[in-house]
Amino acid sequence: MRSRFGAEPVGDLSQFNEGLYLFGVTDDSRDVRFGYVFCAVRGEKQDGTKFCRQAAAKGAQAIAVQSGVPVSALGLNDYELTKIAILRVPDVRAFYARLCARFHPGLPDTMVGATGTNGKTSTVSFLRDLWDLNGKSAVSLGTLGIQSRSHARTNLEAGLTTFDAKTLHIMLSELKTVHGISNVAMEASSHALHQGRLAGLAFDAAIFTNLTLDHLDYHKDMDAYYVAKAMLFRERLKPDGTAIINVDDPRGAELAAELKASRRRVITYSRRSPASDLQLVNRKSRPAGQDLEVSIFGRVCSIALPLAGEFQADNIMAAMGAAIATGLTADHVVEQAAKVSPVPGRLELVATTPAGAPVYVDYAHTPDALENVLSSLRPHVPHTGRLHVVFGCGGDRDTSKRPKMGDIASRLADRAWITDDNPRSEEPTAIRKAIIAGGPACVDAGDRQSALRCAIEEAGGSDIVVVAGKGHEDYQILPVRNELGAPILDESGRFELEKVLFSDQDLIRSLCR
Ligand SMILES: CC(=O)N[C@H]1[C@@H](OP(=O)(O)OP(=O)(O)OC[C@H]2O[C@@H](n3ccc(=O)[nH]c3=O)[C@H](O)[C@@H]2O)O[C@H](CO)[C@@H](O)[C@@H]1O[C@H](C)C(=O)N[C@@H](C)C(=O)N[C@H](CCC(=O)O)C(=O)O
Ligand SMILES: Nc1ncnc2c1ncn2[C@@H]1O[C@H](COP(=O)(O)OP(=O)(O)OP(=O)(O)O)[C@@H](O)[C@H]1O
Ligand SMILES: N[C@H](CCC[C@H](N)C(=O)O)C(=O)O
Ligand SMILES: [Mg+2]
Repeated sequence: MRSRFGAEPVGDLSQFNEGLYLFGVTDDSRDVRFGYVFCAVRGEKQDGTKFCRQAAAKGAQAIAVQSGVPVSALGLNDYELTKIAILRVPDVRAFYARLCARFHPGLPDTMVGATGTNGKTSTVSFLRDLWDLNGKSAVSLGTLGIQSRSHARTNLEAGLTTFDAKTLHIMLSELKTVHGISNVAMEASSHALHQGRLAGLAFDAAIFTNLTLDHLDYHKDMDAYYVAKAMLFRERLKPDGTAIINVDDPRGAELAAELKASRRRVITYSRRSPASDLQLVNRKSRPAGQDLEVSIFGRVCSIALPLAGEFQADNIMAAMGAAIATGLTADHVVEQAAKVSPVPGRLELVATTPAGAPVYVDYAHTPDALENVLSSLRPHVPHTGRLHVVFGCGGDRDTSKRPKMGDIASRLADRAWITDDNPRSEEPTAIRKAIIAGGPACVDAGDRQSALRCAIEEAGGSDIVVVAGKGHEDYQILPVRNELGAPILDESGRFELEKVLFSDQDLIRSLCR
């Protein structure tokens, strides 16, 4: 027997105007309640269509499936098929996100998305501050959770850089209606774009920071990774929205050219190109930050940026471009750029060793970021001193970056201490070996406690220590073990993982006492 709705392909949300009363949406059968739409998503680990029976039992009124999935695959009996609407949609993840937007309405007035391999968190944080300092009620959303300027350290860390569609729309709706937030700057990860988590949103401005090696475990090659990032501009930017693009990056230049050719609004930024709208014309480091001269639409402005790291000059240009695109004047933006807050765990000075070496914590977890952070610190190391780096690579993530990061650390640091960084379900020693395979000068320093101790004890008074890759994270992601110490498997046969409290920053401070 065929479902009452099953034979008809469903275009979009119009189905719901025809007397079908629905009360909520979820993509997790365990969360279904009476009157819900269950969106059956085929994921990396599970196939949501297998859970339709459970969704039906819990009171689903409609089930959305990818078109092409036969009704027989849903495992519903004849009775269920007569009672439940089967909605067949071309892209069930995107459909889900749009439904989330519909069930949780009320978006902040100004929405900006930032994508790129590195710099998203820093850029959205700066943009939030520029808005806030100009009187807007603003938050940033991303790797650090939800943050306002006044509560930079206390807000929730959500676990994903870009929240799942339902969490996102509930938050945006509450931010607008309960908390009166008008401006949101959010990170748009390539995973989220590819998985349609953002399909319920249209951005007023979108930022492209860069595209370098990462996440090939998921995207497979750089072209596919780029296509995922480009979706923010091709599909999620309002027709009259503005793209803010780093044209020093070859993919950024390509994207800017494509958008300009289709008569979209584009603001470019660059360290090198005088043709760009914002150009860094001069930069001088000082102990507490850096002095920048930035040409903004042809007018050179001075900015005393209170933060270290050349890459933060790129990120502040991106944020200034987006602030201007969303209504602030160049003068206001320049004035407030000197007041942006430090970003937790991004080239953050945490302590000084008893011998006198500063210890920085940074979130560089890609080859390009590691290269940037080591090159940024090198000029600050006296010629008698050494640059130490402590880092590892995440387990169950892109393996191709491991030897590359080993090579960079070997070449650009004087001492590279290799340790564990969220091994997840992988063997920590194997990850460390893979890093060292690319950088023979790297030293296997064992677990984080040992590695931090080695670096801090060995660093002399003229040295600098940087602990890269974990930034603000105060945990390690490890397998859950049973009482015999054996890893526990989840229902799809993979290691169940948990976050275990481990704060580099606390350990560094205690070792530096
Ligand atoms: C690989 C990946 O990105 N996976 C994400 C994806 O999960 P998935 O769709 O593959 O889920 P799945 O576990 O296979 O389940 C499939 C479907 O069955 C459903 N299900 C499952 C069990 C059940 O009993 N009933 C049921 O209905 C699930 O709810 C789901 O809808 O969608 C989920 C909801 O949005 C995410 O939580 C999940 O993120 C995982 C945990 C993850 O680690 N993602 C990382 C890689 C990620 O997204 N990282 C980026 C940052 C990247 C950057 O650095 O730029 C991020 O945005 O955080
Ligand atoms: N514009 C940039 N170019 C290159 N490297 C950068 C840039 N901005 C930051 N970095 C490096 O990348 C690290 C992470 O920065 P940030 O957290 O802002 O990036 P992200 O894109 O949000 O990362 P994630 O993908 O984990 O969310 C920094 O600690 C720094 O080492
Ligand atoms: N958002 C990044 C964070 C990586 C941080 C690093 N500590 C790790 O766990 O690999 C990712 O999902 O790749
Ligand atoms: Mg981030």
